[in-house]
Amino acid sequence: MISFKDLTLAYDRQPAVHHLTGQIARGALLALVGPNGAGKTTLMRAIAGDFPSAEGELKVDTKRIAWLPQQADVDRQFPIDVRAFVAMGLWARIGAFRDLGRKGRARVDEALAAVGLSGFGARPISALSGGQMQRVLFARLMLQDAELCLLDEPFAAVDARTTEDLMALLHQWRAEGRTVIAVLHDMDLVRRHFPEALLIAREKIAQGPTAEVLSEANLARARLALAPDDRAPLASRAAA
Ligand SMILES: Nc1ncnc2c1ncn2[C@@H]1O[C@H](COP(=O)(O)OP(=O)(O)OP(=O)(O)O)[C@@H](O)[C@H]1O
Repeated sequence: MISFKDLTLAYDRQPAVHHLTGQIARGALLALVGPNGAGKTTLMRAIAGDFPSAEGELKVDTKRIAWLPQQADVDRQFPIDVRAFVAMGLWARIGAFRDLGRKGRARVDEALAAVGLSGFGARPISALSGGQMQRVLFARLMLQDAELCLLDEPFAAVDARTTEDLMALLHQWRAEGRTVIAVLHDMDLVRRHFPEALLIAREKIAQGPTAEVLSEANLARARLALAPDDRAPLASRAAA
C-alpha cells in the first residue's frame, strides 16, 4: 500500500524525517510512534500527499485517503451543527453544499449511531465535549469510505471509555480491509491493540511486530537519536 525509499522530508533544509526506507502493507493496523519532534506528523502529511518538497521515493497506491487531524487543529468555533459537519465526509462523492438526499442523511445518522452519538445531529460542534468531538471526527472519517485511514493522535485527551469505543472502530475498519495508521504516544495502548509498529526518531529505529519494536533498547535509541545537540540544520552541521 505504501513504500518509501531513502525518504527525506525537510523544513528549511532541516530534516524532520531522514533517509527513511520501509513498506506498509495493505490491510495493516500500524502504530506510528516516536518521541516529540520525531517527524510522525510530517510523515503522515507526506503519505496524505500534503508535503510538496519530499526527497527520495514515496509511493502510496491509493488516492482514497482519509485524514484525522490532531484535534487542536480543528476549528471548533466554526458555526456548523454535528450533522452538517459529519456530512462533509460525503463531499468527495456528492460534492460540497449539494443536498445530501434521503440516502445521504441516513448514512450520516448511521455514522452518528456507530460512534454513539445518535440524537446529537442538531448540536453545534462548539457545544461538544472533547471526547464527543473526537467521536464526531470519527463519524466524518467513516463516511469518507477510504482505503487508507491516517489518524494523528486520535486518543489524545479522550477518556478510557471513549478510547475503547473508538479503538473498536479502528479494528472494524481493518476487518473491512482498510489500512489504518495511527500516531500514538500511549505505548500500553499500542501494545494491546496494534499488531505492527513503526518507531521513528527522524530516522527509522525499528518496524515490525509491536512487542519487538517497542523493546526498551529501541525506545532508548529513539530518545537518544533526538538529543538536543543533534538538532542543528544539516548545512551548519556539515560546516562544523
Ligand atoms: N511547519 C513547520 N515548519 C518548520 N519546522 C517544522 C514544521 N512542522 C514541524 N516542524 C519540525 O519538524 C520536526 C518534526 O515535527 P513533527 O510535528 O513531524 O513531529 P512529531 O513526531 O509529530 O511530534 P509530536 O509528537 O510532538 O507531535 C520538529 O522538529 C518540528 O519542530
